[in-house]
Amino acid sequence: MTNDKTTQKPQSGQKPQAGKGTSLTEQEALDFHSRGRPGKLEITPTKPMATQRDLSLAYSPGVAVPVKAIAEDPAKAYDYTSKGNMVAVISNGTAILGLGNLGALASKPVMEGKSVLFKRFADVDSIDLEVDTTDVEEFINSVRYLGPSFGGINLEDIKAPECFVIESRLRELMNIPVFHDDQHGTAIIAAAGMINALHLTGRDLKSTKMVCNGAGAAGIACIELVKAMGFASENVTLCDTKGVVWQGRTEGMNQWKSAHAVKTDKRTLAEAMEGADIFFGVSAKGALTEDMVRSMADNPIIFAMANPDPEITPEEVAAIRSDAIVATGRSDYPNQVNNVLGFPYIFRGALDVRATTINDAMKVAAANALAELARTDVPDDVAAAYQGNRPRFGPNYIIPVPFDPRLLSTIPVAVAKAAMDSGVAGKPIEDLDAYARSLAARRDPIASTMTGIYDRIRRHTKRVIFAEGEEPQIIRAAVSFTSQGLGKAILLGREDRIRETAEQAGIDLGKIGIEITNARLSKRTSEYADYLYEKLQRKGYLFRDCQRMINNDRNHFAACMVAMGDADGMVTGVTRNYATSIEDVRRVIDVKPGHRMIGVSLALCRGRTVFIADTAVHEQPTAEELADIAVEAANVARRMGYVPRVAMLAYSTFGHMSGARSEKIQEAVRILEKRHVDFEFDGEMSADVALNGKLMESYPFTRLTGPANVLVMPDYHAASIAADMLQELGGATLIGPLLTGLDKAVQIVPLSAKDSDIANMAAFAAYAATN
Ligand SMILES: NC(=O)C1=CN([C@@H]2O[C@H](COP(=O)(O)OP(=O)(O)OC[C@H]3O[C@@H](n4cnc5c(N)ncnc54)[C@H](OP(=O)(O)O)[C@@H]3O)[C@@H](O)[C@H]2O)C=CC1
Ligand SMILES: CC(=O)C(=O)O
Ligand SMILES: [Mg+2]
Repeated sequence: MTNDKTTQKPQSGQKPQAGKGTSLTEQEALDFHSRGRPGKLEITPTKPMATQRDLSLAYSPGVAVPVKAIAEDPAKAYDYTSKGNMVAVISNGTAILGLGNLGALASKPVMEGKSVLFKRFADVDSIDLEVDTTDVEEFINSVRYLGPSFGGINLEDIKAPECFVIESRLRELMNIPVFHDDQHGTAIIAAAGMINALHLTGRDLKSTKMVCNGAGAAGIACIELVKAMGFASENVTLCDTKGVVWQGRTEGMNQWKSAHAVKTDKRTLAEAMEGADIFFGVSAKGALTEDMVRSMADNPIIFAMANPDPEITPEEVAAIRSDAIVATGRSDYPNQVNNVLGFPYIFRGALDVRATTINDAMKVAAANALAELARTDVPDDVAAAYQGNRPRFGPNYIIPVPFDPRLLSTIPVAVAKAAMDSGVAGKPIEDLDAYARSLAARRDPIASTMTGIYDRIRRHTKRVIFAEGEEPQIIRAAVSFTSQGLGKAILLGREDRIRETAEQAGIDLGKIGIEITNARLSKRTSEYADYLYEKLQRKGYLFRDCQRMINNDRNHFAACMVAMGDADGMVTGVTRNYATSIEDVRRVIDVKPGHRMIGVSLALCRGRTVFIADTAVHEQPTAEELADIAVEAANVARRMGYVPRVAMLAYSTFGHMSGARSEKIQEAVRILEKRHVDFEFDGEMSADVALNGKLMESYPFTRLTGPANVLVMPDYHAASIAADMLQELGGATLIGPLLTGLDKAVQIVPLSAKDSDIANMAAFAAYAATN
């Protein structure tokens, strides 16, 4: 295979990951959806509903006032209701992913998922509506009157050719954006990837030959867009289940396919693929064969976008030729062409300028902005979210990844600008730079941070010992850890007990490849005893005591494995209280020189993440210890991609209402000043001032440049109470406490930890071991 035309080609050794990232069982997928409140969505009020007065304002009589205002001026609906930030995701389930027509009800998990992605990625509120009809007129009539409720309509998974009629009629009938995402979203993202792939392979789009397999919603929209971008019609061959869409064909045709029929003798996909430069697959699993890939031109561009399984996998392509640029719709391979890169941000921009439609100019602007983003150097703060693995423009990175936080501050701006320039913006934005900044402020890096952590430990496999291997939740966690590809799990315990428990839970440990160890099986027991004796002989322990600890105690054994390099990390905690587990571990593992061991909890609440310290170790820290805690917690925040802003919390603020306990916090602040630490900190201050930028304005002298994201609590009580209350009352997701400052990677879970919490903590242990 020659590479003459290649300006860059995939490096050997950069083979695509074998879809390890999201290997999950069907049961896991079902459990995920049924856990807690069934489904993925709930609705929460944005105003207090606590008092009679609240009710009077929210409902009758107060509500009559905005009613009259909107009746007089419809634009006021954007000021007084949720309309302006609300998108409906609407389907009849006739083309669910690549699964086909499984009906409106069965499409609900996808539509709920899409609503959640709107919220997660672009803070767009969204609700799914499944319309139970395959009749085009009935469908149109069900949707056309819903305009007042929404700022936009995302049509989804409606099969072709009905989707074309439905979308164009609804666009005429409604004065808000109506956007069939499988058509235009897919086309925009694929076009963005294609722009960059053409660039990398040095091709001119006017002479490039493309085959698009799939002549449905996505296929037709893709080729319309590439032709609009300059592809010659005769160079684009469309195929469907009947083969090539050729001029004169009658079987399985419709007017949308006819518009793209080509004059050719070729009849099959295999014939069309000979010498093709680009393959776009929006058809079904396995539709592209190895022979077809073999017959393509040098440096072929293969976008196998069928979901959930692509037309051909990147491994299959890599086995045949090394000069291909490959993209799929899946998140577990490089180059994910998935419309999640588009729809949240396209609607964000459209909603923010109150666009009446999403027109071609806005689509092209989105495609160009996406392509440009992938070519733009990843800045430091974004690289931090990838744990230092800075993606670089090239064959394995032609399109931004969905967790790139810059998407939110760039794509909506391009879309909003295009809407304004093309005259469809109901409320133009005067200062687009300020708009970009306000979008950036909406993003929280936690998801990209977690993705980065998972990516890193998948690439650098670490061995984690699960010290309490006989417990069912631990076995499930170890299985989940392994099957997610997060590392190698070792279960510590009696082999027969572990196997019995696993069998009862229906888990085949052999198949998953989990190692079992214990003092009887291990050949290293006496070395562990020697090691422990060396550490404890001057602390009142006899050699016998150390032997007994190694033979009988799982925490000591596991910690020795980590200390002596037989495991990289350890997780424990479900059978012993936190303090006891820490004592066990500390007998074996020291604190890292120059550090202090503390616990940091992450609270994820309403799109914000705060780090709370110390939630595990120091009951009544001194001022000096509080300063150390601030340093350790700031380090944790920084390692996770945040720029730390540390608030030293108290009940008082900058001496107001101060007492003896606040003075200790003031002293801690002075100690930090003397140490010239390299992060923002201030205090003492109350939690509301620390977290609320408006309240902080009353203290213009503060060194914090924005609301704090690291909260150093005055003591363990306060830290633990605050974290628990955030979880129970504030609906926060709590992660941790993460133990930090130890010389080896150990995590201790609470007694009540569930399998998923334990697997996450094992991932943090593995991650610490990679640093
Ligand atoms: N990665 C992404 O972001 C996206 C991916 N997709 C994927 O694209 C695919 C199509 O979706 P959509 O356009 O909405 O569905 P439609 O039902 O509208 O269209 C499907 C098209 O694929 C054709 N087709 C199906 N199986 C084959 C096959 N084995 N060989 C050739 N052609 C085939 C059909 O042919 P015929 O006309 O003869 O029936 C039809 O033209 C799905 O797998 C979907 O998951 C869609 C949107 C986004
Ligand atoms: C991603 C998507 O919308 C689809 O596969 O249908
Ligand atoms: Mg879809």
